[in-house]
Order: sequence, then structure tokens, then C-alpha cells
Amino acid sequence: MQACTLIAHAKINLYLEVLGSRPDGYSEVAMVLQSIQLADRVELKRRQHGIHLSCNHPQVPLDATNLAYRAAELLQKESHSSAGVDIHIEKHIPVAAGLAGGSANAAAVLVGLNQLWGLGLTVGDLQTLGARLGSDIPFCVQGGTQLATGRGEILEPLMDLEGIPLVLAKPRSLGVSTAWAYQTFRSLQVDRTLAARPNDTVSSLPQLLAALERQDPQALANSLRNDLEKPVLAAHAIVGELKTALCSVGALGSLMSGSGPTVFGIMPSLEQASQTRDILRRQFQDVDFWVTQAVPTGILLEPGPPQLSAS
Ligand SMILES: C[C@@](CO)(OP(=O)(O)O)[C@H](O)COP(=O)(O)OP(=O)(O)OC[C@H]1O[C@@H](n2ccc(N)nc2=O)[C@H](O)[C@@H]1O
Ligand SMILES: Nc1ncnc2c1ncn2[C@@H]1O[C@H](COP(=O)(O)OP(=O)(O)O)[C@@H](O)[C@H]1O
Repeated sequence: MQACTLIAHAKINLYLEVLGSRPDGYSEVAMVLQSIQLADRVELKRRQHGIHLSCNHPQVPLDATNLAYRAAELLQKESHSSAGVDIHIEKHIPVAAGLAGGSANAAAVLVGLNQLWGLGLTVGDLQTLGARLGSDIPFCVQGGTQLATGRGEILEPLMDLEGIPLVLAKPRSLGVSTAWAYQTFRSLQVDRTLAARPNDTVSSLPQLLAALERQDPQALANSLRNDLEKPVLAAHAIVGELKTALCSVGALGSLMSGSGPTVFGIMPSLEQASQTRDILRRQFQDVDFWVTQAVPTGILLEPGPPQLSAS
């Protein structure tokens, strides 16, 4: 194989509970992650040597800090391969939005180069390598609906939520740093434990897992949780306004995804989702909206052009 194209799906967090701080400086978390249809296209072309990267989005770094570049570099090193690759990323997932765009790109490079360079690595091998670059990458390799624990890299598949309609809303000029969101959450917790005992420590994860089992969208919407909302809402009032607005025009429930600032609403139907998007577009001119839905996979190898037979 000389070239391939991968569809790298974004994710949302249906649940994100911070359980505590770890000695390595990360937070111990319990999350439910869900792949969504919104996706980047990642094109890989074999070359003799070197890793070359291009992208159509001006905010995406093109140097060795790009997660897709780092994934290729790591695979090259670990497989002692001298082969090279041209990587082109066509961005559709907004950047620094809490939707794991960079992690999805890195996961696509791991999956694609495993094929292109004929490395024969298993999904588990790719996830272990991915975890060295970022906590969300192991999820993005496989995708679907999964429970993630540890710092996010320990995964357990859950019943697929395929097809559930969603509206996404992201303030256009706002990005949130993941490190800042976790750090600010941790400092708020320290202040609280000094001042008073926290009263929101009861987990609603069992309710959310039961709602998933029953495939009950309203019960699911009632048990959404994201601890990182607290620092982000305090700093960016628009995030709270978008949550309220989504629920007032048809969403069954609404939550910020990951470290934000993207907010999603769970919708009763795709038709209702389009109506909600159209109403809110008129109301919030500096916000981007998408209608999307839950999908059962993280990375898809796009079928190439039909091969001509030799005869
Ligand atoms: C918040 C979440 C929710 O799915 O996603 P995003 O909003 O970034 O998409 C993830 O936990 C993000 O995963 P990812 O974006 O891979 O983060 P990493 O590169 O591993 O870590 C970036 C920084 O976030 C902090 N971090 C991350 C994960 C974690 N469990 N505890 C942390 O404290 C650390 O400061 C770390 O240096
Ligand atoms: N392939 C990539 N796509 C997007 N951003 C990337 C990529 N590689 C590195 N980055 C950097 O990672 C930061 C976080 O981007 P992203 O993965 O989109 O957001 P999030 O961590 O909120 O899911 C960006 O600000 C950017 O500087």
C-alpha cells in the first residue's frame, strides 16, 4: 500500500468525574467517551525518508509539536523503520475545543501507518503507544462508547449509542487549554476542602451506565456530568449561556465536552436538531453550530478508488 485516507472522528464526554490527584501530576478520572460523526480527514502517502506535515487550518502547528507528527515519529522509532510519510490533515474538528481533534489525528496516523508500513501491530499495541503521547489517544484509536479510567487511558467498551442526534455549539474565537482546566479545577478543590467539605462527591456514573444500557436518551441527558465545567463556566459565561439556550430550544440535556468550550445538546431527533441549530444561529452570531450524531468507531479507513485488475 502506497497511500491511504483515514476518517478521524471527534469525541464528546458524556461524563467526566475527577476522582483525585495522582503522584504523576495528572488527575484520576472516570469518563464516558463517545465518538461523533464530526471528523477530520487524514491522508497518508509513503515517502522514502522523513515526516512531512501539511494542514488547511492556520491554528494547527506544523512542526514536531503536532500530535500527528509525534505519532509518526514514535512509530518510526519503535519499529526501527526508515520509511517516511507525507501527512495531510483536512481539519473539520474545531481546535482546542474539548473534542479531541489532535488526539483523533494522532490515532489516525497510528492506525494508517501500521497498514502503510506493514508493521503488524495490534489495536492494543497502538493504544499503548498512543497513551505515551496523550490520555485521549487510546480511546480515539477504537472509539465508539467507552468507559475510561486512570488518566483516561484504561478503557472498557460500553453499549453503543449509535445514531443519537446532537447539536454542538462552540464560541468561535474561544479555545480552552486542557492543562489549564485540570489545574484550575484542582486549585478550586483545594480551596474548597480548606473552607468546607465538598458536597458534590456522590457519583452519578451508575445512573448514566444504566441509561446507556436501556438506550434511554432522556435518562442519559439527566445523568450527564462534567467536573471541568466549574472552572470553565466561571471564566467564560458564554458556555453556561449556551447550555441554557440549548435546553430552552429542545435539547433533552446539555453539557460541556471535556475541557471545553464546546457544549453539546442531546436531541430527540435529527429534525429537531436542525431546527435548534437554525434558531440558535440567529441568536448567537459569534458561535459555530453543528448537527451531528454518535457513531460506533473512532478511525475509519476510507475505501480507496477501485483497483484495476491486471487482465
Ligand atoms: C479533558 C479531556 C477529556 O476527554 O479531553 P479534551 O478536553 O482535552 O479533549 C482529556 O482528559 C484530556 O486528554 P488529552 O487532551 O489527551 O490530555 P493529555 O495530553 O494527556 O494532558 C494534557 C494536560 O492535561 C492535564 N491532565 C490530562 C488528563 C488527566 N487525566 N489529568 C490531567 O491533569 C495535564 O496537565 C496534562 O499535562
Ligand atoms: N493535529 C492537531 N490538531 C489540532 N491541534 C493540535 C494538533 N497537534 C497539536 N495540536 C495542539 O493541541 C492543542 C489542543 O488541540 P485539540 O486536540 O484540538 O483540542 P482538545 O485538547 O481541546 O481536544 C491545540 O491548541 C494545538 O496547539
